[in-house]
Formats: sequence, structure tokens, C-alpha cells
Amino acid sequence: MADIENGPLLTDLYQLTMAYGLWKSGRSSMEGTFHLFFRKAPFGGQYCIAAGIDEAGDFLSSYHFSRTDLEYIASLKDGEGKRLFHRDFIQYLAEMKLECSIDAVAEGTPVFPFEPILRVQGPLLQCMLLETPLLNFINFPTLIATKASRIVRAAHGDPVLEFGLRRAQGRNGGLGASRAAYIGGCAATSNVLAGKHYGIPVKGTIAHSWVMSFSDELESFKTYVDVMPGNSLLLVDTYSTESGVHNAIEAGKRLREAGHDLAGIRLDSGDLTYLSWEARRMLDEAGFRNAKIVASNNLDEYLISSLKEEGAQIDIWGVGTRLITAYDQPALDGIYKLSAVRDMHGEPAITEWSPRLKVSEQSIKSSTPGVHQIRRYSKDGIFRGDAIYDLSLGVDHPGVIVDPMDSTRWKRFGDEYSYQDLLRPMFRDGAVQYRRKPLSEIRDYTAAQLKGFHPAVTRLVNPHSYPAGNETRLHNLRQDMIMDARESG
Ligand SMILES: Nc1ncnc2c1ncn2[C@@H]1O[C@H](COP(=O)(O)OP(=O)(O)OP(=O)(O)O)[C@@H](O)[C@H]1O
Ligand SMILES: O=P(O)(O)OC[C@H]1O[C@H](OP(=O)(O)OP(=O)(O)O)[C@H](O)[C@@H]1O
Ligand SMILES: O=C(O)c1cccnc1
Repeated sequence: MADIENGPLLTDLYQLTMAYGLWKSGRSSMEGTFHLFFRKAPFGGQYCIAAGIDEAGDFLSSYHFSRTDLEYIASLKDGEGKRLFHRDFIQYLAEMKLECSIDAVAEGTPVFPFEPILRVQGPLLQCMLLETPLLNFINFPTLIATKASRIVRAAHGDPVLEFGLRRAQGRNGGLGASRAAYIGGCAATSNVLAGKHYGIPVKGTIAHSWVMSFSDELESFKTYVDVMPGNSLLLVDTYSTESGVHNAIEAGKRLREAGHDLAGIRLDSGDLTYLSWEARRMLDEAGFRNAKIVASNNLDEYLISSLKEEGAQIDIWGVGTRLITAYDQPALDGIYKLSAVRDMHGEPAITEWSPRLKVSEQSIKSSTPGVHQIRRYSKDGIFRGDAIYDLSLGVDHPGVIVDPMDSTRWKRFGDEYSYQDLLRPMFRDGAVQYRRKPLSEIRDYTAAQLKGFHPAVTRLVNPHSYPAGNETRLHNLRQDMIMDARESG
């Protein structure tokens, strides 16, 4: 099958039917403000690493309905067999230019529940068409970058190699996940296409099939190091790890005679702690102190932590399935919610943003009205808390935030705190606004940002809760609107 293009049909049908509804009912001058955020951090953690923003930017800057897109939409029928969309609407789409203004956090920024990763403002019709693709672009990479950051944290500075392509959710899932895993801190990927496409370093060892294709393991190793003297990471567990390490040492001696050094071995089964000790001892005794020990086999942050705690002599971690599929939580609950509307040309005209709120029985699910920005406060070089504030209400200084889950919990940020606002212009007048950084710079930025939090906040299990909440004016607006809605409902 030919490659499927990445255009505006990458949306749910209801976005198109609602857009049609707005157009047909004369409401196409209405404007909306939407925020893309998540309610609960994945994997029992506190934070997410926002990712997928550059890819979303590419999508937005090339947004247009092609001739075949329009023909397809024109061919769609309703339940009575009639055309779903009038041809004048098809013409409207053909001429439509994206007028939305989008603000986003920098790719790789750690964000907390309810904080907008994106703020999308513009014609309601266009904001609706963008809902599904933007969620698609952000949710999965954010999930994988977050998972990778946890795995990398567990490895305490040892390189983590991403080996996931073969177990990924399809080709695009694999590519996007390799990119996100690199942002989250992986050192390299085995995915060659991701290497070419995104400039991620590519690395690898050998598979069991190489060893099994020879009648003798030692011969397989010797042949490999002859051909690849500078890439000699040998998989030692095909028959028995002990004899595998022994044969790797023999191959290493041959490499030395040829003026090279054995890069290392890979363990892929059995008790990785015990086997790493044995392998280290054997390699050291044979004079291969620089040879690295790579481990793989269904690893994740918990197993790596446990192996580290046991003192495993593992230098490099190869992680596939549980990273690439976000095995313990395969989806992020990222959502895109309308929070304000205006209509300059409506009857009556609404010239200022008018906040909108969805009320729910569960207070966590009641939305937050307004037009939001995130303010991150620091003191003594450490991030201390975040305020979500409304741009028209402004923010007090000193500021006070209220926990959106529990209004009895609050925190004050006085004059001793410095701050920065995280949302910045991403897309205006049909073009991406910021300088695109190489992926390695995004990765460095993520690592530096994560270091800015107290380690208890980024802890893998039961992390310390980071104060992130609504600034008091926004909190009061939300409370008032919930009360009003309940009274009138
Ligand atoms: N010391 C250890 N502590 C905790 N878990 C470990 C330890 N060593 C290995 N593991 C993990 O235990 C799991 C089972 O490994 P094991 O090699 O015994 O089974 P397997 O994967 O079925 O083997 P094979 O790959 O040969 O089929 C793997 O996820 C592995 O990473
Ligand atoms: O365990 P993961 O975290 O998913 O890491 C990737 C796995 O993929 C390979 O196994 P596979 O059996 O597919 O091929 P092999 O014969 O090379 O071991 C590799 O040996 C790892 O075990
Ligand atoms: O290079 C490797 O060792 C590798 C690559 C993909 C999957 N598992 C291992």
C-alpha cells in the first residue's frame, strides 16, 4: 500500500460534521479557546514530558485539503443515502486557510496535570477540526517520552538503548516512539529509519540468529569480529552464558591481535544480576576491563532499579517492548477542551473572551474556564510550583495557587521566587513561530529541566506531590461558574 498522506482528513468524522454544522448555521464567525492537557500523570508518576510538538507544527504548516481529500469528503453519504456535505461547504474547505493561533510549551518540557501543553485559539470550526489530530500528535509521544525518562532515571546515568521497533504499534508508532524515547533520554535507537529521519544515534549488537546460523558459537563470534572489528558487542546467551562469555573472550583475544578491542557482550536471559557478576569477573580476569556488559530481556524502570539495587554489573541497558508500547499504561488520557468563546460579528457581538465550563458530578472532571498560561516558580535553582492563570484575569504577585483536586490545599509564591511563563507562540498566520531545535538539543533540554525538580518529585514510586494548581483568581472564577451552573441546572 502506498504511503498515506498526513493531511486534514487525519481527524474524526464528527469534527467535520460539527464544522459543517457551524458553517451551515451561520456560526462560522464564532471563535474558541481550547487547551490540550491531561488529568492524571501516567505510570503512577507526577509529570509528563511534553512531546510531539514539532510534528504537530509540521502538520499545521502544511494544512490544506487536497483535491482527493475534497473528492472523498464530497462522496460521503448520510443515513438516508444523501450527500453528507453540501458542495458549497466543500468549496469553503478548499479555500480555507488555518487562522488559529497556537501557543505551546517547548518540546521536552516536564508538565503536570491540568497544565495546557497547547492553547489553541481561532475560528471554532477550525479549532474543532484540529482537536483529533493534535491529540493524536501529542498523546502518544508524550506517553513514550515520559516512560523513557523514567527508564533513564532508573539507569542512573548508564546509557539506555531503545530496541523497540519490532514490538511497536506499527511503523509510525515505532518511528514516533523512537523519537520520543530519545527526547526522554535514551542514548540511541536500533531503529535505522528513525536514525536517518530524526538524527538519533543508531546502535546495536547481534541476534541469536547470527550465532545459530553457525555450527559453532566461537566461530560465529570470530567471523563477526573479523567483519565488524569496531562494533564487537557479542550476544552470549544462545547456548549457555558461561560458555558464551568464554567464547567472547576468545574472539576478543583475536581482535586484540588485529589491533582492536572487544566492545562488550550482551546478556539476554537468566538471572541478569548473577550472570553480570560472573561475566564481569571472567572478562576482568582475561584482561577485558573495558568491555561493556549490555543487558536486555523485558526490562523496564522497575526491573532496572531492582537490578541496580542488587549491584548488577551492567553498563548499558537495552529496552524494547515495555518502553515502545508503554506496557503498563498504553494510553495517555490527554484531552482538548473548550474553555472560552467570542464572536466579534455575532448578534449580539461578544468581543472579549467569554469563559465556558463543563460541569461534572466528579469535580476533577469539571473543566477550567478561561484563557490559560502556566507560570513556573523557582527558588534557589529549584522549580517549586506552577500556577495556571487566566490571561484576562491576570495573576497576583505574590501569587497563591489552589490544588484543583482539593481546594483546602494551597501554596504562596512570594517575592523570593523567580518565574517563567511556559506557553509561547507556536503557530500564527499559517506558520510555525519558533526556531526548531535539533532533537539532541531537545533531549539535553529535557534532561536539564528534569534536574531542576527536587528528586522526590521525579521519583518512580509514590513521588512527592509537586504544587501545580489554579491561581486564586482563576480558582474563584471556576468555583463561581460551577456554583452558577449547578444553581441554574
Ligand atoms: N536478578 C533479577 N531480578 C529480577 N528480575 C530479573 C533478574 N534477572 C532477570 N530478570 C528478569 O526476569 C524475567 C525472566 O527472565 P528469564 O530469562 O528467566 O525468562 P525468559 O525471558 O522467559 O527467558 P528466555 O529469554 O530464555 O525465554 C525477565 O524479564 C528478566 O529481565
Ligand atoms: O526484551 P525487550 O525489552 O523487548 O528487548 C528487545 C528484545 O528483542 C530481541 O529479542 P528477540 O527474541 O526478538 O530476538 P533475538 O533472537 O535477537 O533475541 C532482543 O534480544 C531483546 O530480548
Ligand atoms: O541490537 C540489538 O541488540 C537489538 C536490536 C533490536 C532488538 N533487540 C536487540
